[in-house]
Amino acid sequence: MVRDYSAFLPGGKPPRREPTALEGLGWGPAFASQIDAGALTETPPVRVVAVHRSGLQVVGDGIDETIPPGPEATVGDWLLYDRARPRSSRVLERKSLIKRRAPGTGREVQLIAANIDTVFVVTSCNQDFNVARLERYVALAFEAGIEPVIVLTKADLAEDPTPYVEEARKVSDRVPVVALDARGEEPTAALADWCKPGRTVAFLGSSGVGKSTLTNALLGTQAIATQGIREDDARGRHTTTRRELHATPGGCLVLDTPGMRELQLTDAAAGIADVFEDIEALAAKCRFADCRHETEPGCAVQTVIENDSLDPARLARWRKLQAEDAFNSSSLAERREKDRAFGKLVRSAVKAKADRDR
Ligand SMILES: Nc1nc2c(ncn2[C@@H]2O[C@H](COP(=O)(O)OP(=O)(O)OP(=O)(O)O)[C@@H](O)[C@H]2O)c(=O)[nH]1
Ligand SMILES: [Zn+2]
Repeated sequence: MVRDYSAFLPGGKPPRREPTALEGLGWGPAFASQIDAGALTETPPVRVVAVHRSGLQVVGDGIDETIPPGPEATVGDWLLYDRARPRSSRVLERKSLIKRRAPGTGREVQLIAANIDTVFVVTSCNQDFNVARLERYVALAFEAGIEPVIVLTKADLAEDPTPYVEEARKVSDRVPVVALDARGEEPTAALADWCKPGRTVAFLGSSGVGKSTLTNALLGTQAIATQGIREDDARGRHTTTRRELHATPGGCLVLDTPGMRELQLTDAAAGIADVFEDIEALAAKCRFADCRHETEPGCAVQTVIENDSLDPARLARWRKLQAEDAFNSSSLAERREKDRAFGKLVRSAVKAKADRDR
């Protein structure tokens, strides 16, 4: 018998073994390094696979239970499960986290999903396509510490998807772009690079772009209800309300998120800087450190716009996202202060005008 020693040779294949139950759920060194062997048996690791009103559904090696709400955890989180006091289960440090300010004016932060490896930013090759929205979602992914991939659905309905792909490529050099038909077999092959065993992926995008269709395609089922065929309507109706993890036949975990149409950017300055690193690099070369890239002499950004190598619309979108982020990141008190300062400004302008008119 000829033995295969290749695994022991430099560059040889590592010995293959079946993933453990925990690895199948996405467990890996990033989490294992946070605990010692004693804790591992006393408080076994479990992953939050769904968030319900009644509590968190957690799954581990031989564990599948719902624990009452309590731990500051969200779907995708890893907990060290304390059977005696489930509410005290420790949340392990996350690889990535998507969060947002709770709707309203407070500073309260809502956790959306944790430990996602890849976010598929989804839009379709039709009226839904919007570069500003892609930039916003990509910034959000970068900020959360997640690798984004842009997925353009409904390529089958477009006469030629190429212009959409080219527009999407301009969002960032660091973000791959895939155009496909979300129905049927195509997504499993087209997204295979990111949907590996033990990896966790999620879809972000407006209602009706095909997130549920993509999820079903990866799962090989029709488990997720999709909207009826409404090709003439790019808006679509909101159909997804769950937030849970599903396993694909290939062992990848897919998070099904509610349509996040109103997703605002908060505390995402670094993510925005990552998306617009071309403009940020130029801005660093402006003569004045506080250059607003308008009419200042020695403005590197305006020079490039004049050479036609930067789209002024992209500069405008960068400004808009920065302003949105700054506003959303300020506290309620700061916002009141801004409003007050603005009110004062208006009042003094009105008074000055009245004085002049007198
Ligand atoms: N022809 C074609 N139809 C698609 C494609 N992707 C999605 N659709 C259709 O578009 C409609 C909306 O798709 P969904 O998967 O429900 O969209 P969604 O993003 O999950 O929508 P919400 O749940 O509201 O967030 C469905 O009728 C799908 O069959 C595609 O690539 N090609
Ligand atoms: Zn400038």
